[in-house]
Amino acid sequence: MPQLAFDIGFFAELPKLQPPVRKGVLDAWEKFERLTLDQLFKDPGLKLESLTNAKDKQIRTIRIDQFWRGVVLAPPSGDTFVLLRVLPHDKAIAWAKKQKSSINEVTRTVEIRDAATLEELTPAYERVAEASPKQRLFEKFSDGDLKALGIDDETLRQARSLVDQEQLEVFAPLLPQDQREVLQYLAAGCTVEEVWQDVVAPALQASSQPVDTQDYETAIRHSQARIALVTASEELRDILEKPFAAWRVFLHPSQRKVAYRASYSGPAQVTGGPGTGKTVVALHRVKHLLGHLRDGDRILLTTYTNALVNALRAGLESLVEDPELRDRVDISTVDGFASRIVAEAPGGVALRPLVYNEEESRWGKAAKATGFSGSAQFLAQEYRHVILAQNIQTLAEYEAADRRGRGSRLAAGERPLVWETVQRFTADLSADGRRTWLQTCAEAARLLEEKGPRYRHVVVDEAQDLHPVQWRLLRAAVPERPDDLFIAGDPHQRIYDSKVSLKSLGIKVAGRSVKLRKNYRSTQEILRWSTALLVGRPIAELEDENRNDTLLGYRSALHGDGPVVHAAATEEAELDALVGQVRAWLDTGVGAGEIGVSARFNKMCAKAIGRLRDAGIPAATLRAADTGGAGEATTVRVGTMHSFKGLEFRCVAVIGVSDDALPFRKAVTPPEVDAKQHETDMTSERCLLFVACTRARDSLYVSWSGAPSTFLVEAGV
Ligand SMILES: Nc1ncnc2c1ncn2[C@@H]1O[C@H](COP(=O)(O)OP(=O)(O)OP(=O)(O)O)[C@@H](O)[C@H]1O
Repeated sequence: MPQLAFDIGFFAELPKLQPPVRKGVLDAWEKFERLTLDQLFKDPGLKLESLTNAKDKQIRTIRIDQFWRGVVLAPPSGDTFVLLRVLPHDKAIAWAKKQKSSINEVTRTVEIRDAATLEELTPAYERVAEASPKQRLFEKFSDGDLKALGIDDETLRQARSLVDQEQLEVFAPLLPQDQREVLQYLAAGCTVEEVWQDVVAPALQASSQPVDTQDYETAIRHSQARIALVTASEELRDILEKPFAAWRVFLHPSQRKVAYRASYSGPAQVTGGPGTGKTVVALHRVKHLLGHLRDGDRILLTTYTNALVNALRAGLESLVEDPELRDRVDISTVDGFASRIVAEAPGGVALRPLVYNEEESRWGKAAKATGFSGSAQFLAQEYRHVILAQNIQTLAEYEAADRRGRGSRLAAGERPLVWETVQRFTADLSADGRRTWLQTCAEAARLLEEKGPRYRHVVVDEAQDLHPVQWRLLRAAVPERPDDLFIAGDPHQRIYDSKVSLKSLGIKVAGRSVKLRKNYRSTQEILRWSTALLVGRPIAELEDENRNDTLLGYRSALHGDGPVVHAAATEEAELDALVGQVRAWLDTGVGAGEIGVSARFNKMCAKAIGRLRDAGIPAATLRAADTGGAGEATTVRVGTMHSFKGLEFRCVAVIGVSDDALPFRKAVTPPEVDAKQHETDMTSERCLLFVACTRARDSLYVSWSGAPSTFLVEAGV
C-alpha cells in the first residue's frame, strides 16, 4: 500500500503554513493511504506530475490547493513517497527541478542535494581555487578517507574545490545533510576517526548486504534522522495542529544511538556543549527505558533546579503520551528527592534547610565558640569538599583524610580543632531544627543505603554540578545493574562549587560515553562569540578530572546576526538601553515570553524588572512567571545567571557584565587562602557567563556599565 512520509525540510517550513494548507497536506496524505499506486498517478486532484528539465525524474510535485504545491520524492520502486517541501506553486516547481535524490553507499540513507546550483557553482570555485595561493580546505584528507566517511564522487569534487570555511558555508545548504556534516566537522579540526565515531558510525545501518542504491523503500526506513513515517491520521493531525517539536521525531543519529541503545552494561554518559540536545537525549532515554520496565519498577529523572524539573515534566508529557507510563517516572531535583526520602522515613522530621548566606555566619559563630582562628569560608569549604565529600564520621577518619583536592594548608595538629568546630556547627544546626541541603542529601543517602534502592533506573540531567554527596544519594537510589545510571552533563557549564569526576566517585562510564557536537539551539554566530569566553581555559572532563574536555567540532547549522554588545556609562543608562533593546525585539514580532534577561545578581534583576515595567513591558522573575501559569507566554522573564541554567529563549539580554560583577570577588576564594579553589572559582564565574550567553537562540545582547568584565576583555570583545 502506498504511503506518504515526511522529510525534515517540510517540518521546518510548517510554522509558515496556514491552516487550510495544512488541511490540504492531511488530505493528500489520506489519498496516499487510500489509493493504489496506479490510482495515485492518475488522480486528477493530486496531479502527481513529473517536471520537464528536472535534475531528477523521481522528484515530482503534487497539488495541495490552487496555490500550493508539495514537492515529493517518488522512487522508481517501492510505494513509499516522501513529501520534501510545501511551497507556493512557482517556487515549488523551481525548487523541485534543481534537487536530486540518491542513496548514500556508506550510511544507506536517502540524500537530497541541490544538484543544479552545485553544478553551476563548482567550476567557478575550481577556477578560483586554481588561482588561489591558499591550500585546499581538505588537502590533508585522502579520497579514500573521505569516501569511507560517506562522501560520494560528486561531493568529493565539490569539496576539493574549496579553499576555506567561508566557501564551505556557501556550499553547505546545497549538500546532502550527512555529507555536509562530515565536511563541517573535518573543517572544524576533528580527525577522520572522530568524525567516523561521532557522525558516521551512529548513522550506519547494520547489514552485511551490499547497498542497493535503487532500493528507496529500505533507504527511507534507514533515514529516521530526516524522514518521518506517520502511520495514523490522528498522529498527523496532531503534528499539523500543534507547534511542531522536531526533537520529538528527528533525533540526530548520534542522539538516537545513545538514547535508544537497547542496554548499557553499566552507567552511561552523554556530554556535549550547550544546546547539543543532552536533555532531549535524556528524555528519549526515559522513553526507551519505560518501554522495557518490569511491573513495579520505577524511574527517577533528576536535575538541578526547579525550573528544569518543570521543563523535563513538560518534555516528557509531549514525548510519552500514556499518562500511566509517565506516572512511573518521578521527576525531581536531587535536593527535592533527598527531602522526600528523609521526610518519608519513619520518625523522619523535615528540617528547615539553610539558605546560602546563613551558612557562613553560622560557621563564624561556631569558630568563635571553639576558638578556631581560620575563616568561615575555609570551614565551609573544608566541610563541603573534605568531610561531606568523603562521608567522614569521626575525628580519626578526618585525621587520616586525604586533603589533596584542597589548596589550603592545614597542619596535622590543627585538624582536631577544625573537627570540634564542625561538631559545634552541626550540633547548633540540629538544636535549631535546621539542616544544610547537603546534610539532607547525606541523610537520605544513609537511609537508602540502609533500606535499599527505590528505582530501577536513574536518569540525571545537568550532572556537572552535583556534589559527591548527591552522587552517593543517586548511587544508593538504584542497584548496580545494567542501565542503572544514565548521565547527561557538560563540564563547560559547571557553575557551582562541585568539581568532581565520575571516576573519582567510582562511577565508571568508560566505553559507555558519547559526546554530542551539533548545537540545535543557537546560531553559529552566537556560539562562536560565546565559545571565545572559554578559549584557552582548561576545563576538566566530567568523567576524569585529570583529562580536559574540549569544544572541538562544536557547531551549529543555524545562522543569524552576531551578538550585540553595549557599553553604558552608568547603570541607569544601561537599564535604559535594555528597555530599548527589549522594545526593539518586541517590535520585530518577538513575543514577550520569548525574551530572557539575565544578570549576575538578584539586585540587578529587580532593577531590570522595575525599569521594564515602568516602560509598560510585562516582566517578572523566572519563578513568578513560571508558577503564575499564563505569565510564561506573555512576560519577559528575568533571572540570575545561575537560574538560567538549562533554559533557552529566542532572545537573551545578559546585563551588568561589569568588571565588579564578573568575576564576583566574594564568590572567588582569594589565591592566598586556597590557590586551587581560587582557580576553580574563577572558572565557575567564567562558565557562568558562558551559560547565560548560550541560552540565546536567535539574538544575544550583552551590556555593562563602567569597565567591562575581564572575561569580555580577554575574549577580545
Ligand atoms: N534532534 C533535534 N532536532 C531538533 N531540535 C533539537 C534536537 N535536539 C535538540 N533540539 C533542540 O535544541 C535545543 C537544546 O536542546 P537541549 O536543551 O536538550 O540541549 P542541552 O544539551 O541539554 O543544552 P544545555 O546543556 O545548554 O542545557 C532545544 O530547543 C531542543 O528542542
